[in-house]
Amino acid sequence: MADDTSRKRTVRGTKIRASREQKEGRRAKKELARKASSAGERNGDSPLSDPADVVPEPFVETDAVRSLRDRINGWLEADQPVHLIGPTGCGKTALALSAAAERGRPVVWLNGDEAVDTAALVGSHAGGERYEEHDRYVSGVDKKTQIVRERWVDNPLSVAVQEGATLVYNEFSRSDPAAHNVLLSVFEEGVLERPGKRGDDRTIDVHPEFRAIFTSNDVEYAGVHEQQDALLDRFIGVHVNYYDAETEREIVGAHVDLAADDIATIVEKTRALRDELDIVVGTRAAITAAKGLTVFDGHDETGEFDDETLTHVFTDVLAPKITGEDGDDIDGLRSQITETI
Ligand SMILES: Nc1ncnc2c1ncn2[C@@H]1O[C@H](COP(=O)(O)OP(=O)(O)OP(=O)(O)O)[C@@H](O)[C@H]1O
Repeated sequence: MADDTSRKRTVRGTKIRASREQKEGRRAKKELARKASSAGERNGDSPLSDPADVVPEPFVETDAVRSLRDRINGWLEADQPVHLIGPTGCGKTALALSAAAERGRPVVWLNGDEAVDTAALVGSHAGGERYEEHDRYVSGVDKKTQIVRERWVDNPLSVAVQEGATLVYNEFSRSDPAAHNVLLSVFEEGVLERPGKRGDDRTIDVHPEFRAIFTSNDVEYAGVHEQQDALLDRFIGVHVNYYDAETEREIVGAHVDLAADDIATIVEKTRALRDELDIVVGTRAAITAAKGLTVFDGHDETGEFDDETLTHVFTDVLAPKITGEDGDDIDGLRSQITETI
């Protein structure tokens, strides 16, 4: 038995080194996971991810996509927070994640909504840990001291500034502007205050590699909450719109398994509907319609999609955006789609 063990050790010498490296890798990953899980999770916010894990799948890179991403990464390199503003479903989130991954730093994801307050950004106390200390230095005397240690749980922003991560704050304009007061000193003075935290580390220095990308829907940006001017003043605003037709064809083609001609038709119809309808017709709508058309098929004798199937599919895809209680609005939508197609 003993011989076996020693022989194994000798033989596996180089492997042990390799496995040590692996262990270090695992330790680093564990540390990431520990930090991620110690940060309070809301709404599926994932506090710390490996940059390679956040690249959207599939992700198409055309000249248009690359040029926008280079612009974002250029501003991040110049140490400026970037705010991506654009219509629903144009590709802001995918672009922000791709830009964040490109930096090669850990990525912290945060979803904006009404429930986001200061604590959701910087952390809060999560109860206390109680334990007893026994002091037996004097013989025959057992002195018990009860100690209550407060447990502080960091949240996405405080994790990101400490780790030098790239914060991707999606739908930032949905959150209450008051929650964003803590961001001012982050960008202005390079410090994050954790209100509620006691002790010397209530204020933490922002890691020099910390960067932030915000996304907002252009309609909501104007309408939901007016974010404070002092903060917006420190952002770079990159207004994005729908991609060019070629890029949209590539994007749709990356998501569904359809012939190039079919994809070209779907993108052409999507773009026509975008121009004609009052509702937002994003790239996501084109992808969803294409997914439907792979199932419903509906090719006519010339091998093209027949107009009836296209109309049905686009009506179903766009119907959720119709809010009218009677059937008029949906009928109106259907007839507008029929005309356009
Ligand atoms: N470069 C790309 N490659 C592949 N797919 C993409 C690309 N850009 C966008 N998409 C796809 O297009 C759809 C819309 O993109 P995304 O969710 O990023 O838009 P958004 O502007 O953030 O939308 P919303 O305002 O609704 O959050 C998604 O299905 C996404 O996967």
